[in-house]
Amino acid sequence: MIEAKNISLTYKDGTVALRDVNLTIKRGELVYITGPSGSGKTSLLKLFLGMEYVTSGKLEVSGVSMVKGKAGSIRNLRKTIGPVFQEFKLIEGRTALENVMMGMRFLGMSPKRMKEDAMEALVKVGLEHKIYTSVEHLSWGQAQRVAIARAVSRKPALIIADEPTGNLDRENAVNILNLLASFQDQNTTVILTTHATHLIEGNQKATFIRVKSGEVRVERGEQE
Ligand SMILES: Nc1ncnc2c1ncn2[C@@H]1O[C@H](COP(=O)(O)OP(=O)(O)OP(=O)(O)O)[C@@H](O)[C@H]1O
Repeated sequence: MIEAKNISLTYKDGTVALRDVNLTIKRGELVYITGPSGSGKTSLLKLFLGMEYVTSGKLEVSGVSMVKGKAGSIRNLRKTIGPVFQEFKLIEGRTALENVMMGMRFLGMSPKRMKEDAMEALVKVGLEHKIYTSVEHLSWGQAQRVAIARAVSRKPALIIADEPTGNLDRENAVNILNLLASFQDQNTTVILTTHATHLIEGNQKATFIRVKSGEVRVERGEQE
């Protein structure tokens, strides 16, 4: 699903965020990206999403070469990815349901089908009682769940979440991590960054990508 060969990313101001990274992520893997602040975790996710492009090396996501000239293919690829960003990007003044439905606007579905799928996703994340609540009235953890519902309602092949446990207490962080892991199956790959390493270490079913000063080490569990 993701294949990186000797990829590096240097930002315009000369900051080297990633250097000579090699990795392969298969369909259906659960991947935790860990590492100190500023080590390059978000930069790696941005490359996977086509929000930044490699300075050198080759990166393919679902068979699409992630280079600037492929804007059309990358736009189509993004329809198969469910992203969960740190700042949620929820629209205030709109309900949880409306926010989730907005994430499906470009998929060409009928409004009825969109509503059904959005409801189903909100139930899955445990927010059936907040479907018609405006998002600014939700707690941080609930807003995070809306963002996850928005990502999974599109039935993506790849879920990418950047620090989904940030600002959550231990109990909520565990719940969110379990929720995201529950979407992993043979057809859905789940990749997330987290500082909450104490909550995930030892998970034999997961793959760990350890990032340190832009360099990457991959550790695989028992699966194969
Ligand atoms: N747009 C940018 N322009 C220049 N430098 C950047 C840019 N975005 C990130 N960086 C730098 O690249 C390096 C890696 O940043 P990145 O956000 O990937 O780290 P991170 O591991 O996700 O950190 P955190 O855990 O704090 O979110 C850092 O030195 C950061 O300051």
